[in-house]
Amino acid sequence: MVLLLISPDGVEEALDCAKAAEHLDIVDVKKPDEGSLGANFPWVIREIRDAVPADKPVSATVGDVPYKPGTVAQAALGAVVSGATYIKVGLYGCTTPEQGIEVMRAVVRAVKDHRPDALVVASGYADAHRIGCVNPLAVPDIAARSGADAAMLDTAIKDGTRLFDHVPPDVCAEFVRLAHESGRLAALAGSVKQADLGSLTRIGTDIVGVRGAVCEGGDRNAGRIQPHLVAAFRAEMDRQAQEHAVGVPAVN
Ligand SMILES: O=C[C@H](O)COP(=O)(O)O
Repeated sequence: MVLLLISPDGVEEALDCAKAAEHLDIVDVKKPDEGSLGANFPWVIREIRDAVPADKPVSATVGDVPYKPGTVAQAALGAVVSGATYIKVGLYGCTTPEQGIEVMRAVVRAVKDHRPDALVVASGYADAHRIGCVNPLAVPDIAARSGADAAMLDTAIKDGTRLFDHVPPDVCAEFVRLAHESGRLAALAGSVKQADLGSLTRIGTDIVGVRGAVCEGGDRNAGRIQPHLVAAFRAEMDRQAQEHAVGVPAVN
């Protein structure tokens, strides 16, 4: 089963997510105006943890981080202390796999010393070529060698371009294969739309992350998350999963 991660931008939107809680799996706290994986305040993570049903894990982004392992480790600890149990780190400032591994090792230690059952997610960017950070296909190995639990891709620049514009489905499939080969989860995001769900299901990703697709007007900035759009997105995920299970391609 593919897990659905939804990213509200604050407490109010998290409450809208809570209304659609039966349709989603993970509530992901971020601050979109601070970047693609912008970090929100500790008190916001805490309030959101209190607002969503206890059986729904809360994830928090630590930011589009620089190559500063100490700084990032301390921020990651802040996220887990505040109640998040998925800690997502965007390796924005890491230009080599070695830098990514160093940052993620520090994060894994900081997080797991405090809460061993928390999951650490190493996130790269599908449009890495636009920002000069580490290659998307290096991320599964960074996750494996640092002891992180999952490898993720998102887009850094939210200008309407999407995951598959930068990393086509066959390369995403290789990303997932590499993550699974080392026993990690794979998560994919980046202006994903319902029409992408067939490919994402076939690729075998474990987690799909969305914001724009479940916001009013498909607008991740001006629109707000709508519970009925979360429900519709989930229905399409389920439909694709069913079709995939019986081997009949769903008509998009
Ligand atoms: O982690 C998921 C992201 O928030 C994706 O946001 P987006 O669908 O608007 O690109």
